[in-house]
Amino acid sequence: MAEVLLRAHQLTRRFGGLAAVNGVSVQLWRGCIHAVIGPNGAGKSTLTNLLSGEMPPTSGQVQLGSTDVTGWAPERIARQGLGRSYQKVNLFLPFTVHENIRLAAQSRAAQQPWNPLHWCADTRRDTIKNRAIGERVASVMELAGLKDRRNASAGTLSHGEQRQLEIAMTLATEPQVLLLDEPLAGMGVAEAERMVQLLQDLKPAHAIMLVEHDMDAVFALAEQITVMVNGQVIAHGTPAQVRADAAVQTAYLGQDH
Ligand SMILES: Nc1ncnc2c1ncn2[C@@H]1O[C@H](COP(=O)(O)OP(=O)(O)OP(=O)(O)O)[C@@H](O)[C@H]1O
Repeated sequence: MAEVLLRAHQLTRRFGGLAAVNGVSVQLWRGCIHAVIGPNGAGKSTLTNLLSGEMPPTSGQVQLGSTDVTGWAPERIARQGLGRSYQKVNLFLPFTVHENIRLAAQSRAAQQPWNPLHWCADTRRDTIKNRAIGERVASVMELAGLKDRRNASAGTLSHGEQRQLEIAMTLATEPQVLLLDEPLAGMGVAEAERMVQLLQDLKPAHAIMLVEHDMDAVFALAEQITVMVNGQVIAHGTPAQVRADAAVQTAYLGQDH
């Protein structure tokens, strides 16, 4: 049986009288892409924010591995192994691909005061640390398909490459759980195909939650789909189960899927 890396139990988030997320439970498994779909305003981004700690829930729990991280700050949750990308591209545009990924990797290294390297002499520690960071940056750059763009500044990349870079920066922090908010948004066909392949490559080692409007990609990639409408889960299951669900047909997918 695959390993559950993240469990959210009965999460609710209210904004005044509006329950943007209302009693939502999800489980993310290693080796599994779990898509969360729903119309605009369904609560998908709010759910992502609750899982990553950007926003505390009004009620409910989030458990990462065996640790209850409910109410933790986002940096602390990130250190515990959760990485996320955002709907809007979030890069240091004048810096190169390599520099952007390296900064992300260094931020991770700086957050490990318990690392035994801290007990080494300064120069030796820096050499070992720099080598480890360099190796991590190289492997992430390769995995994200950006090796050939190493020295290009982020501002000169295509939109698709910028999204690949964002995911590479997230990977540089060595997450086990990835929350990806519309990674395919605004992409052309070739770029979308590259991103779909990247997500397939990342799947075996990670638990991935994918918030995405591109239904072809969702139904091709996801093992599990949760459908939200007005803050609530109206259906959950495999792509085939969700496609056949009458409530989903009425509320969201229409006749095409
Ligand atoms: N900070 C906030 N303050 C007040 N209301 C909010 C806040 N954030 C979200 N909402 C409301 O919560 C509801 C859910 O919004 P959310 O952005 O989570 O939906 P979504 O499914 O991600 O939509 P989209 O697909 O358009 O990104 C919406 O009605 C939105 O207006």
